[in-house]
Amino acid sequence: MSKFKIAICQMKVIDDKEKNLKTAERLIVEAACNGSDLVVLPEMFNCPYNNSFFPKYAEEYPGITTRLLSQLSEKYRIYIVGGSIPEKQKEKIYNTSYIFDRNGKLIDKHRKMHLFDIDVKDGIRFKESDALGYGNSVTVFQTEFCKIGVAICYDMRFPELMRLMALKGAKVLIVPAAFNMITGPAHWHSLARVRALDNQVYFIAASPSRKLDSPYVAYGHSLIVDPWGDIISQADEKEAIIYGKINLEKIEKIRNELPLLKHRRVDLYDIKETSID
Ligand SMILES: NC(=O)CC(=O)C(=O)O
Repeated sequence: MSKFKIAICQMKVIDDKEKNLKTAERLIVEAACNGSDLVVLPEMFNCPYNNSFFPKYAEEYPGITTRLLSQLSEKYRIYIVGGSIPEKQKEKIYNTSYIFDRNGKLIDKHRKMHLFDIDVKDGIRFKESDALGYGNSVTVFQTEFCKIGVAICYDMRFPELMRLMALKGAKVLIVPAAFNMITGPAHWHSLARVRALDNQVYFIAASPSRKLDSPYVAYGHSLIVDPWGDIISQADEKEAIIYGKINLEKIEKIRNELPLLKHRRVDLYDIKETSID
């Protein structure tokens, strides 16, 4: 099967886990009833995105959130990329995406590898590593359609990781994310488009909707970008579901016409060698 339908549920996230799960369920059911094969939720969809909330909302696997996602994927026969949630394992908390197949089986999980430790003068300061542990593995899994890669938010700023997923065979890169009102307008669209076109893949970027009274205000604007770099579907800042048709033949066509991945001079690049000092 070379075509399938992806939905992004750009949901509002509030300080109430039970209500967040109800919102996620309502949107997933709607997306499934509209013929989606794979449904994506945003980063930290069950918890406000702020260090102070992560310990209270964190769950061990399996927990109330992952059980719900598993049940919904089995009931509606859809894949679910479950955005991310704070995952508790022993004494540590991770920013983790759980991925379920059409039978409700957990087929993979991704722990955010690059933590959002930034300090933009007069803009935004965030230090995710004060609260969260680092993920250490690249996530690419097989579906009946193609291989799919998953990374989380700040991970998308690292072209090496995106390229690695493409080289492992991922034709679709899915990134649950929560850019903010400083970095969102500045970088969100450009990053999603360039990651799609330099790897010649579909790029799916899923944000929460904007909630102005949150401690961290998400930008919204969830996007589906095709392998030519064109935006084929986009939300504004409000709660919404957006849909996109994935056409794997389009990837083949573009890769044949413009063979970027074949033209790489890997004999000349050694990324580990490069120093930034
Ligand atoms: N929240 C993030 O992880 C990343 C982000 O907002 C950005 O890179 O900008």
